[in-house]
Amino acid sequence: MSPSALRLNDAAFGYGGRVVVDGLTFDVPTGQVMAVVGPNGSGKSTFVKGLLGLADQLGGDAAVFGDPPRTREVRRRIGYVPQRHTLSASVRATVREIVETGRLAHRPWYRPAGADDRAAVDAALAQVGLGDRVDAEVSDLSGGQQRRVLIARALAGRPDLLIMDEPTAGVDTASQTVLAEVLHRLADEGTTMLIVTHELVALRGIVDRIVEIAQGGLAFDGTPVEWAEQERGRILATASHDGHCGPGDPERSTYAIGPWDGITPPPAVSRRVGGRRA
Ligand SMILES: Nc1ncnc2c1ncn2[C@@H]1O[C@H](COP(=O)(O)OP(=O)(O)OP(=O)(O)O)[C@@H](O)[C@H]1O
Repeated sequence: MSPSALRLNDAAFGYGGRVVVDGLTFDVPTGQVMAVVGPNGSGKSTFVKGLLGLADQLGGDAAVFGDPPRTREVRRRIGYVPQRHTLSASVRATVREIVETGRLAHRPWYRPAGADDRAAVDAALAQVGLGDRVDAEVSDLSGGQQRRVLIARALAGRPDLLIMDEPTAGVDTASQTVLAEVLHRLADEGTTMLIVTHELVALRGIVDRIVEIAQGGLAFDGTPVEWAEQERGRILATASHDGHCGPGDPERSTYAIGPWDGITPPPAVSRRVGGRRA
């Protein structure tokens, strides 16, 4: 069995002593791709920021590769692509200069970038399909390309765990497709990923597992097939209430994973954790 990249036991995270999300208990094995979904403001970003030491751990246990968050070792092993982040038009920097900042945690501040740093940057840019834009000004790139630059910056640190907060949000459909291809490739290469998203459709075939955070707690933990089955149940419940929706109408799904065709639900109904529902 693969060792755990992430192990949480009744973990709580928040800010300034105020708990935003709690009761998080699950393991993420290395190589797994996990999507974190949930309504706006439910605490998804707070959870991932807690793993990075950017939000406070306010209870329970959390370990990233066996170490508590906030340690230098953990920061070195995680690559992070923050939410709604593109690069300002006023930033005068090349793609290489931005991606190279992903190497800063890997050498003393006084040492200039060396051959290993340059090789890591080149490899990261190749991974996101921007190998031919190394010397471009980032301000000349599209929003989707800038997002790929930020993923490359995270990859340049050769992370053992890649955390992305809504990587496909706010970019055009063509860029979403390219981003999905990039994430597909990373998944095929065995990269452990934790992806906060509202757009499961864009990640279809990439994620192995879906965790839902709602009302500040864990509401669902299961496979995409189990998720689809749960969504089918939600749709049917809605349909019987308002009478406007045909059974199985994916448009009524809060976080549609796509049309149900091709998804065979398992015999067992989906798991619900802790009895919480959005
Ligand atoms: N730096 C902060 N300091 C204090 N409270 C914060 C901070 N960041 C977020 N919050 C609060 O934590 C709660 C959860 O926010 P969070 O960003 O984790 O939700 P989310 O599920 O990621 O939402 P969205 O889907 O809109 O990104 C909100 O009430 C928010 O106001």
